Amino acid sequence: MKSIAIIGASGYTGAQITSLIYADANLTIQGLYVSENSLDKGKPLSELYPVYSHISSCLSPLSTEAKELIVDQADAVVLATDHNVSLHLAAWFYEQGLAVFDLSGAYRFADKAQYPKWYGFEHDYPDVLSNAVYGLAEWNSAEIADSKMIAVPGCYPTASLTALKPLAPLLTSTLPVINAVSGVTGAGRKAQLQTSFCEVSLTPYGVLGHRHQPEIATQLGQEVIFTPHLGNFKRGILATITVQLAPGTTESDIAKAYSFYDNAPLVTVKHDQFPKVDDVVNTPNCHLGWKFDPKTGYLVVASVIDNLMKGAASQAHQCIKIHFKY
Ligand SMILES: NC(=O)C1=CN([C@@H]2O[C@H](COP(=O)(O)OP(=O)(O)OC[C@H]3O[C@@H](n4cnc5c(N)ncnc54)[C@H](OP(=O)(O)O)[C@@H]3O)[C@@H](O)[C@H]2O)C=CC1
Ligand SMILES: CC(=O)N[C@@H](CCC(=O)OP(=O)(O)O)C(=O)O
Repeated sequence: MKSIAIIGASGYTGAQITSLIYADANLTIQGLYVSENSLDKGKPLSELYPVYSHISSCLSPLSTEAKELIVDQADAVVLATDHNVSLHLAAWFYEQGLAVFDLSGAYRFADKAQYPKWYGFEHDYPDVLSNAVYGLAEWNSAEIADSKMIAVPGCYPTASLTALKPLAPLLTSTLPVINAVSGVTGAGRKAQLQTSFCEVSLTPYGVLGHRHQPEIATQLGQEVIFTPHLGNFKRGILATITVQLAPGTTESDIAKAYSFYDNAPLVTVKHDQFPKVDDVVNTPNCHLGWKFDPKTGYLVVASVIDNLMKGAASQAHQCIKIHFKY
């Protein structure tokens, strides 16, 4: 039985992973934490999320004493916190010897020069960063098993990379074009004008400048054009990707590339049948559907995930299972 502390447990991804860890007989919850001055400290999680009425744990402030208790009692921490909060907490808990599963982007780039540009901070922990592995579960299980510093991928990168990585040997120099739509939970629980009910209307954002573009490009080994959109629904991501494949590529080459997922129970691949967001909402699954035009050499592949599940919490849970080998 492994004991897990969940920091940022009142947020959307934190509450989601709390429910997954609670239901996992191999894991126990050491504690649920929010910031020291949080308005929610002391409240039961179920007061914020009545859907979790079966979970009686309360939200504790992450004080210095609480951090020491976590080090004494827990085997791992899940950080469901903002990038600049995770940056410091991850390094501290890692240096105390705990396994760290960080849902933020603070440890996803190996190259420290990327952080000022995309995250607005200098990375102060190069030694910890050098041990971080990218937790794309279907692809990096050996690294996830070996390292105690796991950077769980972003939601859009998970949807995009799951679709594109099998195709990497078939790509040309023409950049893959990724158009993706996310539900509003992707922006987190905190109140913001642009995600309030009356303001949300399908629109692109972060055009040619979203931090997930270099995350996808780094992990794919090829530049991409990535355009995220905010949709007026709560959960889920649809990424529709258009990609040119090498001359001479056939449908059977593509089917062979996607057979990578034959032994991956959470990834379903269909030819000429396209998935819907609702097919995967509240599940840990990724569904892919593709169609190829041999005349032009272009493939369209659609990928759907639940941003809070495969895009964050359930992928972190996959990483925990891989790391603790059960
Ligand atoms: N939402 C999504 O779909 C995805 C999110 N992510 C990433 O996961 C992380 C969490 O996202 P999300 O759940 O949406 O965020 P939320 O804004 O919903 O939740 C953030 C949580 O962090 C807590 N928190 C804030 N400051 C601190 C602190 N100093 N110490 C401890 N706890 C703190 C907040 O509580 P309080 O402020 O009350 O202390 C809250 O519980 C982010 O890095 C995000 O980028 C990754 C993939 C998908
Ligand atoms: C709809 C929405 O706002 N989505 C978020 C992405 C959420 C995510 O994956 O988070 P990371 O920041 O951890 O990469 C955004 O575009 O910033």
